[in-house]
Amino acid sequence: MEQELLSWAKLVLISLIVFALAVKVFVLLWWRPRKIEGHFSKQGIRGPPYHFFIGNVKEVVGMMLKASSQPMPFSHNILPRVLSFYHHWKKIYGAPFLVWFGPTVRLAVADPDLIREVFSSKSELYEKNDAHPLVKQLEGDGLLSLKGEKWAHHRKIIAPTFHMENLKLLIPVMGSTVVEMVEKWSALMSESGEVEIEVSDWFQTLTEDVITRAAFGSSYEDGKAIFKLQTQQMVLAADAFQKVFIPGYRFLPTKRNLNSWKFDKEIKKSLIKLIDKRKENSTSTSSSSSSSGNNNNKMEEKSPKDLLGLMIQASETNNNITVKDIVEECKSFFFAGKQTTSNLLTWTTVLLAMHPHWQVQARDEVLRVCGARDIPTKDDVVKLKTLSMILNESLRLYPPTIATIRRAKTDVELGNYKIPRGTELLIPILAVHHDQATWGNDANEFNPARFSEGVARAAKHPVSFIPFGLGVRTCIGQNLAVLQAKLALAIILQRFSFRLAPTYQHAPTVLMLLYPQYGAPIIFQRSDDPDEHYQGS
Ligand code: HEM
Repeated sequence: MEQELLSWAKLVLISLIVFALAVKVFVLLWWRPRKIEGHFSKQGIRGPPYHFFIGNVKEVVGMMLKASSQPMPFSHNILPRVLSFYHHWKKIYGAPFLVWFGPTVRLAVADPDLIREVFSSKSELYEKNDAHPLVKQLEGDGLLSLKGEKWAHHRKIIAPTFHMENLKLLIPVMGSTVVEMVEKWSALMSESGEVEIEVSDWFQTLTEDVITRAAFGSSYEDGKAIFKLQTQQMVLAADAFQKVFIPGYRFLPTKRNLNSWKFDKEIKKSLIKLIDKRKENSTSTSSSSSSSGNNNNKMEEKSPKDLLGLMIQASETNNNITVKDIVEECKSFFFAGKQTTSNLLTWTTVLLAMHPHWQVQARDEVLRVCGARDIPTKDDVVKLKTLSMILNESLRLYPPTIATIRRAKTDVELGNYKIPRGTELLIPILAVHHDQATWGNDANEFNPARFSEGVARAAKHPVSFIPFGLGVRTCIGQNLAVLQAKLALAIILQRFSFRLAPTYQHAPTVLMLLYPQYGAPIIFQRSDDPDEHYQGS
């Protein structure tokens, strides 16, 4: 009898648990979304209807796949292809509108006044959303994703790496790396002085090199080995990202996970070794500099501050900085800086190949300011105004980061709208950059001249141009990215004229970043060296 009662009690308990779970699922996946839809609808905000569990994911994926199924004409009106769901639903529901990523609601906001509130004037009410666990594995637990005090602390430590005065010290070595690259292109040229180059691959190698120098400075070679391990680990995570996502899968001892853990261990081991070596060097340099006077101090002043050095220095006075923090910041750096900058270089090269008139203007300026072969100096770089305008126009039409997300930390008022806590705000940078209301009727045309009076005057609203984000969490690496892009393009323009290869297909697509779906084959033709002519005559 007692046994029977116990079984009954167990059954009742299990039924209660199942019932409670079912209620929770019902509330989370059905009742709450309906309530949120009602809340926004009363304020005139609508969107595609929520579907149980998956929200609008199926429609979003369907639209994106259809849009990217074939290349587009050579036009810069890329919003319908790249952010097809945004383009489609904005036409139907107006702005802002709601879209459901599973049971998570996102409000798509492209109004510059509202964007300013989210990023600047009321930024304390919003936070970064948590990335998908696999994306997090890729981007690391560094500046990109940290929040609160830890983020502020790390940002303060790392910021000096990106001060312009510090970055300028990198110019000679960055320049030589670009020269090495273009010399390899020259070696590949046919007798007629032409070569077809798939630029996106080459630009990735180039930016990787520069990021390695910014991150590891004098420990460049060791740093390269660490980034190589991180790249291998990223390939595993990216591979998992393309498969169906199973929650908790990353904790299982699968072949992929075992390999990833092995890389993790190796990265940590190499970094610890590197940190020890750095500490040893810095003690021996400081003792030798005190015995040999000012000369060494001067040399020390000249070597740029790097991520590793700054993090080690901070860890010596602050126990909160651990080896793991340094590992994660390296990952974040690598992830955030490599492909973004190489994409900027790729799109700008494609744009200059499409618009030879601007290519000629940019080259004339480079030759006037820097001469035909010299690596541009830090003073030259500032004078390359046309190139700056071209880079801005490229970042406007083809921003490598096409969108970003924030989450309301509490119930907030955004403009006149009441936004419940937890709502995610989707800021479609690409749409903001192509909006005719602020950029005028030629918003989809390549016209660098619109930036001739500076960024603030290029559009009707100053918050219409946000390729690097805005406010406290603005891109920390933007100076490095722009400097590197200017330097690389100047050196390329000095040596070559270029055009699209006949095989080029215009197909901007997004996979985390904006990239050319079928690559970017460009034909480079050697320019005559005016100095050589001069010397020969
Ligand atoms: C053309 C090149 C680049 C573009 C378009 C770009 C774009 C962006 C954007 C839009 C954000 C803000 C994201 C948000 O608010 O949610 C951001 C943040 C960030 N970027 Fe960049 N980025 C570029 C290059 C770089 C480079 C070269 C580095 C480092 C080496 C870098 C490191 C970072 C980091 C660490 C953050 C997070 C900052 C924080 O939250 O404090 N980026 N980037």
